[in-house]
Amino acid sequence: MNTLFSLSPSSFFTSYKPLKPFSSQTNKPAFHFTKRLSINSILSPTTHTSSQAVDTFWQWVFDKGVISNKNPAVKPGIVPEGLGLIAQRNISKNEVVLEVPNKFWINSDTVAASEIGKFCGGLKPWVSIALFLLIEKARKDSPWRSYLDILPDATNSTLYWSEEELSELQGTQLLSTTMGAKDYVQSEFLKVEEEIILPNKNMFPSITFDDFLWAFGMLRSRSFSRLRGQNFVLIPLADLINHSPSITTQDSAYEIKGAGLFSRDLLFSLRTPVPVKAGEQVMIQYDLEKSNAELALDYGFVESRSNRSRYTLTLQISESDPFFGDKLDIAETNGLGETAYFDFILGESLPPAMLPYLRLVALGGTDAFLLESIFSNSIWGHLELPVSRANEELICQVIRDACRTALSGYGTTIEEDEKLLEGGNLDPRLEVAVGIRAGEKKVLDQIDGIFKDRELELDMLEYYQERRLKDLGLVGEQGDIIFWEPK
Ligand SMILES: C[S@@+](CC[C@H](N)C(=O)[O-])C[C@H]1O[C@@H](n2cnc3c(N)ncnc32)[C@H](O)[C@@H]1O
Repeated sequence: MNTLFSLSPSSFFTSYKPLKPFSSQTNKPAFHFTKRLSINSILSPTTHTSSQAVDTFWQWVFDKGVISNKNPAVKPGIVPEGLGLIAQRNISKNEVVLEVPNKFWINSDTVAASEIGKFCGGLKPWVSIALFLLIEKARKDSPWRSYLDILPDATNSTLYWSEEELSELQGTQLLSTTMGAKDYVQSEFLKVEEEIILPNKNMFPSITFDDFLWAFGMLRSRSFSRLRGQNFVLIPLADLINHSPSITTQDSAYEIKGAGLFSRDLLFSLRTPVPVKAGEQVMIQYDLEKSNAELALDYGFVESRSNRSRYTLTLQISESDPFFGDKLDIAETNGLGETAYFDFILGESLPPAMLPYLRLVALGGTDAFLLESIFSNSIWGHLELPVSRANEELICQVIRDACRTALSGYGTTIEEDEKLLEGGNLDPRLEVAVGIRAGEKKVLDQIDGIFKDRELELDMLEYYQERRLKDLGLVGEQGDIIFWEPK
């Protein structure tokens, strides 16, 4: 029966291929490129955090007119998060701290207007921007030089972790998601290499998978949540804004607006969501909706807030189920499918559609009459309540088994992780790994606890047949069944 259900990692990027288990991976891509030095290793001495590189960038911002304000509210500076934006005076809540016109944005239009534009027409926006970044990085005289020189060689995103660092994520969904993301980047790289880079060697420098992965990681960490997909854009200077976990306002700190009544230009406008004193860092909330796994993959940090800890349960109607077709129809009529993903959030109750879906998947034996067409309009309502003891017991057993199996895949216990976190002073990547694995295990424990409690209540629950008899007036006050003799 276990085959009806599966607990598996889900992908945050819907376009990823099915995720591969970590055991089949090595830290080297599964293909071999030449031994050419990567663009990063040739061109990026780690000067990006030197104050000299920051000064040069700031001078470029002024010389090019990236910001028009002669007394800007913020200035780039070196901070614990790498580079950041430092208030030059006291700034009040919701005050605009900088505005960047679209001629300084890097997006698909920038690529289209560049010398590689004619090769990049059909590419996904992020792929074309990644190529653009790498090409400009290879050009000594790039007009974007000052900006490219302040980009870090890596962040703490799990995309950049070594195999040893990744081993700290043993058993986690984040590990599978990270490997899935790398697979995805690898397949996009192989495609673009074959179709664009190699046939146009004179236009493109030698680009390795590591270069491409670097660019992907930069784009994910530096793009604003609402400006992804087709609108993918990098906004120099604004992309120096760091995230503060203590800012929890839902209001967006940025907007795109017209540059003026008679102008077709656009401005990216960034506000501070909280008052900031001169000399302090202006920060924003990147995205309240992201899980810790998403924060770790995109940016390389996690938060301690419990609702960032999530676990995704994947449930499936098995194709070998004798009632597969009927069950699939019912699932689809109710907005679900053959496979359904349910995100559990630490400290919160079960996702609403999960129990009906589980009961549907487990439906069989003497309960199968509910799948008959006569019930088609009311079946979901019936599934929202316990169907039968056997059905309810089965879903408890299967979920609890799945939780225990998942829990046994981690290399550490919650207590061991918490001790490490309490000890403090962890390497930032280890801190991410420990936070993620502790969070996932707590969610699994919570799910297991919910179904354990349910198991204890099985004899007290009211099931379909009982409800039906009650509806027909055939059950007395004390739950006794009323019989009567026809006169
Ligand atoms: C949009 S960039 C911000 C600029 C970046 N600090 C830099 O040096 O270029 C996002 C990256 O900044 C870092 N970052 C931002 N907020 C952070 C935080 N609260 N804790 C740790 N790192 C943070 C992470 O490396 C993240 O991937």
